[in-house]
Amino acid sequence: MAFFARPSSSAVKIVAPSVTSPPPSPKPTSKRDATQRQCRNILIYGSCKYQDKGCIYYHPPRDTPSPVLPESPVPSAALPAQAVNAPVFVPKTPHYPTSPPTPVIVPLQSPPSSPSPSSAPSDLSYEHHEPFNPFASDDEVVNDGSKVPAVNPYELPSDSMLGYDPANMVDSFYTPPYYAQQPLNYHLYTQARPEVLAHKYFISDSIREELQRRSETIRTALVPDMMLPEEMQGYHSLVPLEPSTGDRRKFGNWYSSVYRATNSADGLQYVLRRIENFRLMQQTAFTAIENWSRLRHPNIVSVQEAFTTRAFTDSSLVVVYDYHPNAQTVYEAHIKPKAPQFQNGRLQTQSNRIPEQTMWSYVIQIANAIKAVHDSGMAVRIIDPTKILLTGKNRVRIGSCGVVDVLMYESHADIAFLQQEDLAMFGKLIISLCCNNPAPMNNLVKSMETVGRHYSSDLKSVALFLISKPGPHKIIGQLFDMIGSRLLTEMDEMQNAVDRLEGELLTELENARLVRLLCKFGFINERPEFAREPRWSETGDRYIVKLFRDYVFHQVDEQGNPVVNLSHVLTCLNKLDAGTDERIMLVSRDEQSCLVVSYKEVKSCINSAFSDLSRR
Ligand SMILES: Nc1ncnc2c1ncn2[C@@H]1O[C@H](COP(=O)(O)OP(=O)(O)OP(=O)(O)O)[C@@H](O)[C@H]1O
Repeated sequence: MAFFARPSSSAVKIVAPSVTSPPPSPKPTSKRDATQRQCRNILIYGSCKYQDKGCIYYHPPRDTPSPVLPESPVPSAALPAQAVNAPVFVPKTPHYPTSPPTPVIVPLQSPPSSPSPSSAPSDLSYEHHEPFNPFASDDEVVNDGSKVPAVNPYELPSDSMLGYDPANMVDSFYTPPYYAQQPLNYHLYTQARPEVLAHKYFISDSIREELQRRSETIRTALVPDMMLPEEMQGYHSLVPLEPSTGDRRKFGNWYSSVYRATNSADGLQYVLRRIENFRLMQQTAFTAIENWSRLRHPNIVSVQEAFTTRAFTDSSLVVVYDYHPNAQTVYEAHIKPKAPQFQNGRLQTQSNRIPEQTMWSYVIQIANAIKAVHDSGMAVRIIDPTKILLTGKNRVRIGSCGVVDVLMYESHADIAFLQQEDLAMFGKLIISLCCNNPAPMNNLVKSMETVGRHYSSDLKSVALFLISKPGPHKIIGQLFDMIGSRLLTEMDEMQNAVDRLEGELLTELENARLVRLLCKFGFINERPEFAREPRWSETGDRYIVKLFRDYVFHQVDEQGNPVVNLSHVLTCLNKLDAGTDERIMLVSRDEQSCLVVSYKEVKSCINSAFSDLSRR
């Protein structure tokens, strides 16, 4: 007994009749069996020439519609090779008990020409077969006519419900109403798009390019002969992120360098900021790093850890941060003079002016970060254009946090004082960005004039507030009162950005699933080691898979030109993955035979062929 047998196939092989072919002589079979089965000619041609000449199969009366067929053949363990040559086509029990099954009609008198998406196969399958109904197709009608709910592919078995027992949750006096839940067939949501919109199946080129550039940066090769340590404290493959030649600015009293490195434990990339020739006097200086490593904020480059090392041959302090590939400092992006470019035939200097809306976005993001730091009882201590990173479009993050806390540990500065300094540094940063000038305080009057000329009075007021004298009411929270409704504009922008990204993500939603399916195809079709094993490639499951592959990918139009239609491919693959009951006609390459099979059957053929492969 095949307890776990798959339902038997309704695949019917239709072979072009030859003129000399003998009348269909049924295989010897018992009289009882033959009279119960409907004659295949009735199903295929609508009539049987031999009905009154001794054909032993059942022929329904001519003027009545095709009767409901007897039970399907005994289920077999998998759609077997014989199923392709099944003697009798028995359609599946209908899903709509009120309507009789529609026979498959294939006009073999004029054998189908090369299959094309718009010609015979698809037309037939759409016109003559039940349309797929996601709410009805998976229900099986049992003998007594009652419907058995279909198995929901998304339903978890009860033992995977993590201890949740719905029976115990229901009051014993209350019987909840029973609503038949129809499983949503998510696989079929993707609608075929017109060919001109085929590119909409994938994320937009600009985002793909941006992400690919980041991915490429992560994989950039190491620079040989840099005399960098091979490994330290679990980090290896160091790559400098800034040129080691030319002018070097000091970080306070120290020179610093920045490297990208890979962590051996998680394989991810991090940024190591090294402070050269630093001697740690007290281990407690690292307490601040611990506090910073607990702070996670979208506008702060996360601090991971810090250590001292002699791997660079000196005594260095290293603070480890999250790595944001292709990040730029706002100095590099907006203040550093850009090389002149040819415009309208003339060499012209490029304007670095930041649009007002972008300025507000920066102000809000940085203010937000500062507030998070101040609220957790710390101070940023370095807010400078060379330490604010631009990690995406208009996305800023304060970097290098925690370093000053370690370097200046001995000074024991008052935290309220440091927070006031943060606000002043923030004010200078805003003026600096508005004027594209790294040192705007050298001539404050002129700088404020420039700000007033190019930006709104609100922005100027914010900058003036921040650089004003410290006082008890000068706190970062007050800035948000001044910003007012611009916060809402920023919120709108952020939500729009999320919507845009979700939209982009949606275009790729089906792809991983379809790639898995295509991989199965690749594993099964044209295996060279089984090329001489006809049982593998030319019969049964594999043959159906092969014909289906031709149906999906190798169709030709009336002129015999290849049909390259992505929508057709994706629609077919989606239906295949969902295993719909919709039937299609597969035609052999020599056009001598064709098979009518449902996607459900093709799906089980693929699964069985694939599991056969994996078992070998
Ligand atoms: N967390 C990070 N992720 C990715 N890149 C970073 C990160 N931190 C710094 N960088 C990059 O490393 C480079 C050097 O950083 P650094 O802070 O030294 O800037 P800088 O402009 O060289 O400043 P300074 O002149 O003070 O050295 C910059 O191009 C910056 O974009």
